[in-house]
Amino acid sequence: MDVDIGNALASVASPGVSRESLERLDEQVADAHERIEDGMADGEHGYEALNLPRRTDPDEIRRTVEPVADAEALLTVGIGGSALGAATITNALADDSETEAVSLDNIDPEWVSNHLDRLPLEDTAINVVSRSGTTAETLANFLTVREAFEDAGVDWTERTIVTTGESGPLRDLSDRHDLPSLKVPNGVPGRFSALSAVGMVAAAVCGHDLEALLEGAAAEAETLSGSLFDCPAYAYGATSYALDARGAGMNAMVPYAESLETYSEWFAQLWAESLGKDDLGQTPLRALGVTDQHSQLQLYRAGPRDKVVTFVTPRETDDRAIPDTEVDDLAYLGDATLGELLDAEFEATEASLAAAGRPNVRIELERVDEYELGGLLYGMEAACVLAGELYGVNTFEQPAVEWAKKATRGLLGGGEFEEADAVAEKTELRVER
Ligand SMILES: O=P(O)(O)OC[C@H]1O[C@H](O)[C@H](O)[C@@H](O)[C@@H]1O
Repeated sequence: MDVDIGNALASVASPGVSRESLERLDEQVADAHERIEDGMADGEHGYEALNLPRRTDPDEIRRTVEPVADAEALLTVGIGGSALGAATITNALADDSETEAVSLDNIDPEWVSNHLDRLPLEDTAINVVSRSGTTAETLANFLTVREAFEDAGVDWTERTIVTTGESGPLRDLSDRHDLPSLKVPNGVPGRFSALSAVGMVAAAVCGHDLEALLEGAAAEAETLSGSLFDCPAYAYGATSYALDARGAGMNAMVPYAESLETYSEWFAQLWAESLGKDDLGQTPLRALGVTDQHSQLQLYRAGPRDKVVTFVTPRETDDRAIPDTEVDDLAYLGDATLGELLDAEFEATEASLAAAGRPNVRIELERVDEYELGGLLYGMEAACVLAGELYGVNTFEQPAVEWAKKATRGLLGGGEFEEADAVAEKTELRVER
């Protein structure tokens, strides 16, 4: 990926960061990079994720999914970091696959039932993913899916691939039924695991090029260096951090490609869960170009000066001509293609924010394919790790989320958790009809 931070400079935007401030910040980037390199070399928790392009074995993943390769549908059962990487990859590349990929990451009963009633279960693969193997939503959905397969007379054990940690309830279940399984690599938190089996099993079932995903990521890894001016990922992480310190406490991720809509969800988890600690962190917002030009852009351009907008734009896309019309005022459209209109709208929106002095950053990809996607996922992970070093937070933990997980289990009688007591202590001020 290439990153253009010109519209985040103080000469353009407020809040903005001056070139001099970036040069001073670059000294901290150099220190942070040393820390990151050491962490990677030692395989430390979290930093190990940045080694995945060299560690993930595509052959092992392909071999494991062999029984369900090219299924008509794929049901990924997981949540958070155990679902969003797979969904980002399969949704971005959906046009190149015959397999319909569905991510069962919510437990809304109507929604779950609709999918199970609709999908051809006899030709559906189940990809169940949980690092801990204990996440209530994932296990509840898996049990539900299993039963639906049994009710339809389909042997779920023939159609299930498990990806989980070395031990835990899901590992036990997998062993008991002798299911094909893969391991979530040690030291890799869920939201940093898209380039391991966690995200790649889905890619493999859908027939995507695993090597290209990893090569794209490896090429991005090659750019990691001691200066933000030489490394797109660090340029992004450092600029976001600097803008946040100057008041841009929100970061709106706006891809100009429908296929990247889920990528914004993945980014939101990465940024929020990694950096939202110790009263620090930048709030990720999700939007989509051009759709949200006609809803959120008003706020981004004229609301509080508390945001940076991040555009993601592929340079090349498939295109489609806009047909001529008999109406003179619309003749200009007939001379263009949908792709040209999309590009023009992107450039106009970017310029409109800059003209209003609103900071924005452009991330360019060649196109949306495996190689570029691998680079984007890796690049944003590295950006996040760098930002975590600059904030001085523990990027790789998520105690606030764990708190609610424990409270839920306590409420359901899944163990003694004092967190559950807080539910009964809720303050009420009801206004009833
Ligand atoms: O992979 P699992 O252990 O099932 O966890 C799934 C998700 O659970 C929690 O919400 C964590 O905060 C996420 O970081 C994690 O990705």
